[in-house]
Amino acid sequence: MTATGRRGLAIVGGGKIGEALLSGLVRRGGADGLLVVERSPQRAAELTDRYGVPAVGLADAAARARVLLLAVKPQDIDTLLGLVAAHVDDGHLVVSVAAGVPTARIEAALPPGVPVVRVMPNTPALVDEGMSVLSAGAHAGEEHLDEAEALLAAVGRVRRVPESQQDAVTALSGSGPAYFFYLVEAMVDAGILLGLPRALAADLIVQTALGAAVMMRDSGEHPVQLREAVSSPGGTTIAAIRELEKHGVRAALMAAIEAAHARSVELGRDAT
Ligand SMILES: NC(=O)C1=CN([C@@H]2O[C@H](COP(=O)(O)OP(=O)(O)OC[C@H]3O[C@@H](n4cnc5c(N)ncnc54)[C@H](OP(=O)(O)O)[C@@H]3O)[C@@H](O)[C@H]2O)C=CC1
Ligand SMILES: O=C(O)[C@@H]1CCC=N1
Repeated sequence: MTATGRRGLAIVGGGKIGEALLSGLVRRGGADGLLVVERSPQRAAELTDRYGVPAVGLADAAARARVLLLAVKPQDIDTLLGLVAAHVDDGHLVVSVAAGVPTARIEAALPPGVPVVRVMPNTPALVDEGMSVLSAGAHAGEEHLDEAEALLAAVGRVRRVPESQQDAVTALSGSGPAYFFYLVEAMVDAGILLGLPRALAADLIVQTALGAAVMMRDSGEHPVQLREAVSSPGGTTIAAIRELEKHGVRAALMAAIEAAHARSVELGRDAT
């Protein structure tokens, strides 16, 4: 098929994030113009059954789709690029969500001039509350960023940053949902420790997390102001905050996010 005959998007790698993005795109516009490429036939069939999106081979996907969204693990990206290279040209747009992998590494593996956009999405895309952050490669212009942004806006908010900030973005919003899940898990355990039934503790904490998140997004107030409003003088909240400070939770979060950043940089270097 000629470049002008291509339309839509093929997601290459239908794992956790590939499915999150696929599900949002189908919710927004249906399955028309979408394709999926998965190396596991069983997983491919599962995605086709669930979303009505045809599973095809890589060559077929590149012939039919204008945008190829690569959603394989960073450890698999070089092998995949080796396969993709034979099928893409500068009429395609290649979007990569692989953590750490620089656009220069992708461009070097593809024919000259192929536009590449690097994106760091996150799994809340599954519920249309994703945060996706885009950076252009050397051959990608505003029109390519606009095209990638239009796709990702289907599943949440989108921001653009210089590529030099992508490893930090990965450590914050890419991995970020896991930190919140971990905190909720620990808080539910605390409810169990205090004798509450697990289901009740989970209900209380999940709704509290949601309410706190909406306040942070919509109130226009700084998290410190919001926390101060909960902390009554001589009360329960400040007793808890003192323990969090004593146990170094703030420093632990900083160290954790620094470790995620370091791992993103490391994944970007080569197949590690
Ligand atoms: N999970 C997340 O929250 C986020 C992930 N990312 C990035 O997204 C990428 C995917 O992560 P994630 O979804 O968690 O990983 P998964 O392992 O769940 O998904 C990757 C999928 O790609 C398949 N795959 C590997 N090679 C090929 C190939 N050559 N052709 C077709 N399919 C292939 C894998 O198959 P198999 O199972 O056989 O290996 C797997 O199903 C990573 O680069 C990650 O950094 C970015 C943001 C958030
Ligand atoms: O854990 C990971 O490596 C991927 C990238 C960001 C979220 N998940």
